[in-house]
Amino acid sequence: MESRSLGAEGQSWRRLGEGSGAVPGRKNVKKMLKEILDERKKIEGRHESIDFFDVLIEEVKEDNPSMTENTALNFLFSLLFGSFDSTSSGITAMLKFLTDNPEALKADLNSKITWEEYKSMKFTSHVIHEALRLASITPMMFREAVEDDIAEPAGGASKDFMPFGGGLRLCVGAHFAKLQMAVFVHCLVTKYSWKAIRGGRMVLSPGLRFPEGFHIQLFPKD
Ligand code: HEM
Repeated sequence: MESRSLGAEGQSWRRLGEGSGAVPGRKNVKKMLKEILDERKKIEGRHESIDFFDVLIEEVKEDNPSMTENTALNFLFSLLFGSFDSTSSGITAMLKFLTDNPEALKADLNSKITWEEYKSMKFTSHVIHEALRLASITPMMFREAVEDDIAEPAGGASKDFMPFGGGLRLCVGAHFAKLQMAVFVHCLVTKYSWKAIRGGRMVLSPGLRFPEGFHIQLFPKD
């Protein structure tokens, strides 16, 4: 599916609070990322724990790099921005829906969580998908198809399921976010029961928000 941006890109970043002091603005976050990048560049040779900074530094140092350092910094910024609020909102929404529908917790879960186990957790996967579908974390997309297309949507999206968008610009963190949510809910459900204390009201303004938070009390299982 081909798509084009309707031009809202960047506006929400500015709304992050640049200059307001409430939330670190884009310039401050980029400055911080640049400082980390510069520190990392000073490290000689390869070190044991390699993360995304190291991958980008290696790329920028290539003879024919696919990106400039500034693009790499923008890339790091979008990963930070795209991954922070979205997954935590998704987890909170899932917790709220499970609290309201406790029959979904009767599924038979054992305490193992290996990669194989994760891939076989069909019910947990359905819970995550349904929570994301109902929660509408990013309720609008500033894209439209430039022409009709009858091909299957890429990356697991369909016309009935697009919390991660679809097509060429499908969320790059979709699988990672679902894995995080699965590990969280699996550990929670196998080790604890809980009751809601306060909050849980969900509003869209424009993305999903919990104005009073969602407070729960945990009870360890024997
Ligand atoms: C439940 C969690 C998440 C939801 C609901 C979500 C949703 C979305 C949506 C709707 C888009 C827009 C697609 C479009 O522009 O058409 C998007 C893009 C993006 N997301 Fe996520 N996301 C989540 C988690 C993450 C995580 C964990 C990461 C990073 C590790 C991430 C990184 C990104 C990036 C970099 C883009 C821009 C992709 C591009 O423009 O090519 N997201 N996401």
